[in-house]
Amino acid sequence: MTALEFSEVSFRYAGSSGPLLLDRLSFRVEAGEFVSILGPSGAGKSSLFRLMNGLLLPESGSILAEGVPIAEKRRYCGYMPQQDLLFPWRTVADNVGLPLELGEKSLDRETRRAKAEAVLEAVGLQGWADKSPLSLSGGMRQRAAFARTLLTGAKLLLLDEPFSALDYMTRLSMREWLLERWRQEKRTILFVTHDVEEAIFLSERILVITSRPVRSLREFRVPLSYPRSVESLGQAAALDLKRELIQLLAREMTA
Ligand SMILES: Nc1ncnc2c1ncn2[C@@H]1O[C@H](COP(=O)(O)OP(=O)(O)OP(=O)(O)O)[C@@H](O)[C@H]1O
Repeated sequence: MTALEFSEVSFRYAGSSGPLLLDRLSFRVEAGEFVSILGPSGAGKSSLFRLMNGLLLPESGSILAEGVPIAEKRRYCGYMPQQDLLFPWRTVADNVGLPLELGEKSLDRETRRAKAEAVLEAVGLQGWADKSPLSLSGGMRQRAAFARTLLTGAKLLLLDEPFSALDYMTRLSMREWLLERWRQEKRTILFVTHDVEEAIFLSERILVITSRPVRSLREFRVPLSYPRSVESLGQAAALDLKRELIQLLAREMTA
């Protein structure tokens, strides 16, 4: 099944007078896929996410989720930003359970608590439910933020550079952790990153924004099987892809 389909989508900021950012852009993502979006700064990655979660509307064209206009699919996308946005005055469990409080049918406190504890255990944060987010390390905070995104119930997870603020070693372990969660959750993941190696490590497919306005996305299949480890990145096919992607992005930056 196709999870997400952009068909001939055009979009511009600043009403009808600004330049087009997207010009009849079409692409699709299949259910359960892990796809990364790469592109230079300002290419339009975050704007694509804002169109998917309804914060922006296309000028023309359609965005479908499972064949239905995405605007009619409530809570289809779960967005996880770069900053974890955990509230320091709430416990970890109350942060994670927030989507259940804000959801259509607000659940009672005990049910919310039970669901928050279950998801915290799933992300390896059992025992941290009653702590303040301030007592968590950077990687643990991102795991809590991911747990909160899971509790939105969204089938399509939009992860916007979720590891970019973490130190290198934590980033490496979070990548493996995310792949394991993806394997278990079987949800579709769209992952925005500036980091070519991160995109190769995580994804089945990489979509690169190369033109302005964006008319198409260059597609690359990652020639690595799962499970992946740091050693996977040393394989010749991965190194070739890395070189090709870096050359492509470097050309874009100087274009
Ligand atoms: N609210 C806005 N009003 C007008 N222009 C905007 C607005 N938000 C973004 N833009 C412009 O749209 C273009 C794409 O921005 P976007 O944030 O989607 O890029 P990005 O690829 O996510 O960048 P980065 O990697 O730096 O986060 C940029 O030229 C940006 O200046």
